[in-house]
Amino acid sequence: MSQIIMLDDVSHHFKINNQTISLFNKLNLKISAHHSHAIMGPSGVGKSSLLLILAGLEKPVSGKMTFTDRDCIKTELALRQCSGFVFQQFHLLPELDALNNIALPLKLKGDKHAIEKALFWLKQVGLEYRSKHKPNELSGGEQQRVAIARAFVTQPSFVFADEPTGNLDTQTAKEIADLMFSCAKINKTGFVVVTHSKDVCDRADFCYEMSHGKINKVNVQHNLKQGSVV
Ligand SMILES: Nc1ncnc2c1ncn2[C@@H]1O[C@H](COP(=O)(O)OP(=O)(O)OP(=O)(O)O)[C@@H](O)[C@H]1O
Repeated sequence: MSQIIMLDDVSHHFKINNQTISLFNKLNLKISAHHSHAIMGPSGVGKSSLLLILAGLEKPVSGKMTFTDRDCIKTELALRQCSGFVFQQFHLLPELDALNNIALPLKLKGDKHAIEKALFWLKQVGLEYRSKHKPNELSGGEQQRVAIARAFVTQPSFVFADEPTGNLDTQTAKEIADLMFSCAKINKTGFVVVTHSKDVCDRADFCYEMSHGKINKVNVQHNLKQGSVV
């Protein structure tokens, strides 16, 4: 497999004043590009913190995260440069219209075809007729569509999503989940989603449940036969 994120004996906690908040202990996990992975678990168990570690945005207190590309170890920066992100609160720039929000990561990389590519992705998420609209002129579901287009426009190896359907009604959540999983599948993007939704979990190739500082693979009927927990 070409690109892999590995967690080896990763433990994490936060110290606030004199109190230690323990999240997980000696956790092992393998995330491969080209597959979708859902992480579930009760509130406060450390799902978002785990996502940040997997994405190379936060260092674990102990253990290690390794990103390899065709068996070569790469830096966390290299991982971040080939990753896209989707958040519960969308995090679009309010002063930019939909098209320019999508084009932004490409413009920051100096891509001369940023607008052209953003337009393609605006169409992919079904919003070509809203290109000039700013985030406050879009519904929550439409804003999330723009955020998904922004995450995929750079053709990333991985997209990390933190509760992407958490702020949406049931029908819109279903449509957004459909869109994310189909974008990931069509573009062969590794997709890692933290969710409270069983529906989202059921669509992933691999689903994991976090509890009491551990992570376990959940068997979902359609899931691939080989597990990723190592
Ligand atoms: N930067 C931080 N500093 C201190 N404590 C933190 C920090 N980030 C997270 N925590 C604490 O770690 C615990 C786990 O947080 P995290 O957001 O990872 O959980 P979660 O499982 O994603 O929760 P939820 O499902 O409610 O979003 C929480 O108690 C939180 O307050």
